[in-house]
Amino acid sequence: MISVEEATDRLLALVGPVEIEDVSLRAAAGRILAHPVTARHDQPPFAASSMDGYAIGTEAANIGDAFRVIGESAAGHPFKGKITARSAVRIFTGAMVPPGTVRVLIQEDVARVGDRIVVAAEPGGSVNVRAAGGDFRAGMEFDPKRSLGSRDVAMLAAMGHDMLPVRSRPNVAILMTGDELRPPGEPLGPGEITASNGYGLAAMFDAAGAETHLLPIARDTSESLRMALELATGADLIVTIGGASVGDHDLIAGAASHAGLDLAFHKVAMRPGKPLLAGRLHDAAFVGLPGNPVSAMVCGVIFILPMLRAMLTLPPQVPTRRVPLATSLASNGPRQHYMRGRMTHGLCTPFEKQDSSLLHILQEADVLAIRPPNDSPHRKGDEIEVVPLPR
Ligand SMILES: Nc1nc2c(c(=O)[nH]1)N[C@H]1C(S)=C(S)[C@@H](COP(=O)(O)OP(=O)(O)OC[C@H]3O[C@@H](n4cnc5c(N)ncnc54)[C@H](O)[C@@H]3O)O[C@H]1N2
Ligand code: MOO
Repeated sequence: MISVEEATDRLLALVGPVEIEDVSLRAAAGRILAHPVTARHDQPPFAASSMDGYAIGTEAANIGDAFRVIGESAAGHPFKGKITARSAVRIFTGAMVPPGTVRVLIQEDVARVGDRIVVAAEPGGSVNVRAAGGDFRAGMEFDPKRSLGSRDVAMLAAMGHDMLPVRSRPNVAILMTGDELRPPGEPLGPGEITASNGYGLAAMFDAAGAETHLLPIARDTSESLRMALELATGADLIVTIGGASVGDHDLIAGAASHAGLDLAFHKVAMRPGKPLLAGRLHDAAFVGLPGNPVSAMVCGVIFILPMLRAMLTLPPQVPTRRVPLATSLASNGPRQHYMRGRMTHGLCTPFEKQDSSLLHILQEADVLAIRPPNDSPHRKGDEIEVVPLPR
């Protein structure tokens, strides 16, 4: 059996960057820029007043000084003339300051009588003018190298972009397999269970930037699996769930191989997730996940999310951090164990129950505590590496 590190390397070797497409700014949140974009103009494009008041053409303004008001500059309606030393222009926040402006007096500091203003209070030190390009300059490069968030979108809008080159969403096909599986909401006959993993994984992959399709549940027959794999044609990544182990009805490895799978590996020294298999199936990467609900979801976090990040040209590494343990732990066996745990006040408590069928434990967990193969026992307070679980 290969190690988690070796499996990760082989999985990442199965994928490459997805195509580039143009999307509208409104559809850009959550997407990844395919290349840097540049600001189309200075921001602000002109020197602008930051306050409502009067633009004047001199730095010196002492109590009692008078200025003649020669016009008005409002946002979107610039004053057409020029300011001289003893004149003033009524101005509003965001309006272009007229040529010759040295500062803006806020209206609270002046008294207006007819077409004259008189400085009535000591103006503060601020000139109340925002320089052209004071936020950013035309030509400035923007490349956040992460999925675009609301602040990035605001920035791109201000930079003058209505369409953006982004990485396509990796097209993922998920195939749940098993005669016992019924879709959620359907009544259960004898021996049947509700299919769950595919839904959780689809939500996980879509949140990571994929476009995931859930194929109809396949039965445990070679014919059903063959037909189902055909339905996955066109996907960048095919993920099957279940039937990956060694039982008489675990047919995925055989069916995928029959369909043309170029196998990269089968079985990883990890817990949960041991029966994982992967390879290339025609034009797609192929990953066969174990059926146990926790195994499938943990493998999604540890293996598929990095593959999706690589396809989106993001750094693929699984994020980890070191935290102290709130409890002691017995030694670990030969497989790398991803223990479901919970963080409280900065300390990690792995759950008592770690069976890979227990979805309610996974749902309550917020980290996976990593126990390397044959890890020695730990005392309370020892530091351990954890993977934060995505919501
Ligand atoms: N003799 C051995 N038996 C098993 C081994 C082994 O090494 N030797 N490995 C065990 C491990 S570890 C795992 S993990 C499981 C995984 O096996 P499969 O990938 O073949 O999964 P299934 O047998 O199809 O299903 C396991 C379990 O999960 C349920 N399941 C399947 N799909 C779904 C779904 N979409 N949603 C919810 N639950 C699902 C299924 O009903 C089973 O209960 O094999 C061990 N056995
Ligand atoms: O590897 Mo299995 O996923 O422990 O239950």
